[in-house]
Amino acid sequence: MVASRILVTGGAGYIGSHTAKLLRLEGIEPVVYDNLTTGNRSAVRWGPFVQGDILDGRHLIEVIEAHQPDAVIHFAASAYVGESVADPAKYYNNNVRGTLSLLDACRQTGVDKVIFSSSCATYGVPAVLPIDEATPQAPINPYGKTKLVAEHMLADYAAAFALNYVSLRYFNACGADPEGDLGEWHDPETHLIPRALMAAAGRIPHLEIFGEDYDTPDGTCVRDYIHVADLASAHVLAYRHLAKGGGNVALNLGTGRGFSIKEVLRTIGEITGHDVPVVFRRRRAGDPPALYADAGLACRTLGFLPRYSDLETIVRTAAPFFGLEVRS
Ligand SMILES: O=c1ccn([C@@H]2O[C@H](COP(=O)(O)OP(=O)(O)O[C@H]3OC[C@@H](O)[C@H](O)[C@H]3O)[C@@H](O)[C@H]2O)c(=O)[nH]1
Repeated sequence: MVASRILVTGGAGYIGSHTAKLLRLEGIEPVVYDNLTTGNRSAVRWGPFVQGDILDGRHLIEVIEAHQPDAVIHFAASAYVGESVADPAKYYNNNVRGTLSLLDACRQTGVDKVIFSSSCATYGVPAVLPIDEATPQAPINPYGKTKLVAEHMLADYAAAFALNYVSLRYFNACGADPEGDLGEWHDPETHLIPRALMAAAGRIPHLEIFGEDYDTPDGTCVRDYIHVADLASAHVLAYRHLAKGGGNVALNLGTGRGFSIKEVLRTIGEITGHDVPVVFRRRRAGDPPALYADAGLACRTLGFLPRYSDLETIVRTAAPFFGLEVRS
């Protein structure tokens, strides 16, 4: 008997599937709703699966009425920055129209708690570091803009209707399930750590490093890497916050520490025993030099403290999915 049930849109994806696993461990049934365009059916193992699109409002309402979830965790989205520049319509459609369709389905069925996957991409290139939640949100690409519009929609729906929400602004999600049940897979894979591990494993000839001339300590970009298992636990905490009547809030999910690309590659070398072959390329369009969070508000509001987000644990958990052994 499960205490409660949550609809998890995008629950067949990378962060969604890790969260679904943790929900089940916490006694909450995850009902995964995913159209499988980027999600993976084999990652849905901790509760019922319904194949569907968030743009299909009628289907969403049927699924909510059938399963009676207490809340929705909304991961389903398109999430490639570069693609969003080339094909903005896809991003406004899936991320803005899709979220609107979901919020209307919640409103019509009386689901009054929503936890939303937002992004540090909503901040653009911040004037000041670390980034706290009061930092102006000025996204520089359509992906970040669509996430920001969705945050505004949530706030406006919460003001007008009986709806409560937590928006979670992820920094750089990475790592894999510490028990080895789930890994990181994207097709195409564009993210730094998986591509570096692919290069270390010989699956691609080398990692391209986009820019060595940034105004950072070693010239490469600095990011705040947050383990997917920590992100999963923040979603459970956000649900508990709403379930006990906590207020509407947007929270950064990061560690508060930034690491350069070269620091990440050094850790991969140390943990796997394989150097990452690299070639240096020009800067990638739209990459801010450094992004890292002030993570204090999530700690104070939810009691969120990352447990797995040191670089060594990130690499230890991620490497086996690329066929790499890790040193003990
Ligand atoms: O092959 C690669 C990939 C990435 N990188 C660099 O590594 C850093 C991290 O890049 P990633 O692509 O992993 O992640 P980003 O920092 O671009 O995150 C962004 O994309 C994914 C979204 O979900 C995030 O919200 C957004 O901030 C960047 O400086 C990037 O230029 C490389 O040098 N080579």
